[in-house]
Amino acid sequence: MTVFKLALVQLAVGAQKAANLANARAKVLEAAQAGAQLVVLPECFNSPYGTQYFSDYAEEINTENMSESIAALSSMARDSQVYLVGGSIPERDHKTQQLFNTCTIWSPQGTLLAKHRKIHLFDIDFPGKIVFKESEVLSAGDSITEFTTPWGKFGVAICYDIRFPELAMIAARRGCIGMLYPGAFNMTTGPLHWELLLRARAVDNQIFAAVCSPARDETASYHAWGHSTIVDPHARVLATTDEKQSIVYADLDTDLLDSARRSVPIYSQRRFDVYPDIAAKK
Ligand SMILES: NC(=O)CC(=O)C(=O)O
Repeated sequence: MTVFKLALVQLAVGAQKAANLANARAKVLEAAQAGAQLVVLPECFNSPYGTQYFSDYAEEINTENMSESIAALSSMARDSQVYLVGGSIPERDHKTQQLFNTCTIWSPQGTLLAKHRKIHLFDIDFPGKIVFKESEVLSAGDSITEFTTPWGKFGVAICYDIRFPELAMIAARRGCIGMLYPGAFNMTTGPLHWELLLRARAVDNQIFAAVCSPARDETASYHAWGHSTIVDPHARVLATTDEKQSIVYADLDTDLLDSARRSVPIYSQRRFDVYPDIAAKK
């Protein structure tokens, strides 16, 4: 049996970048103190979420010459000795000047393990409720991201990416034991889809899945749903929360992957003679 502790830091994010970074550091250290070995921060954790903010808060991701948020992430991973999925920040590509919504993933030594640029931009028009167009300012990433821990491989994707089941399916069939999603759903799509999508990604692939939101700020232009949640390979909710700042913890037992797959053996029952295996290497 291998059990490890996952923590989701549902962070209160405001307009002051330095305060957001200090708060994130304090909460990651608190999670580590409580025994967490893998910690996730939310989407857009250094900046308020909104297209009007991305350019001002954007940073280059350069490990040779670290900017404010990148240095903060590296040192919080190192000082707390955890694997850290660093939520996301608005990233400015120094060559093209394009902006991306990007998650960086850090080892307990503070080294950069991987980087995920949000692949599916959040462009929606929900009549009478919410219009949001990330593509007005952001460019989309074009690669699938995974990283390795002592407990197994994890896939990483950001928020709207969760609506595209292919990413989790590919990650799971390539051996990932879980999907981690920094996210920031809102007061319209949160109640409708947040938990449903997370549990769907888990049960379709018999993996762990977790989504980490910022806390809700009623004074902000975008009201995050909150409700950061961790589910197991049977899609049971292991831990969740409300809309306030908090840390969500769960002990993940990797034996559950095999037992779920033995009980409901979809891994050996797939019919790739009838439909294609989208995870097959070309
Ligand atoms: N913020 C997002 O990227 C996605 C979201 O809020 C939704 O899919 O709903």
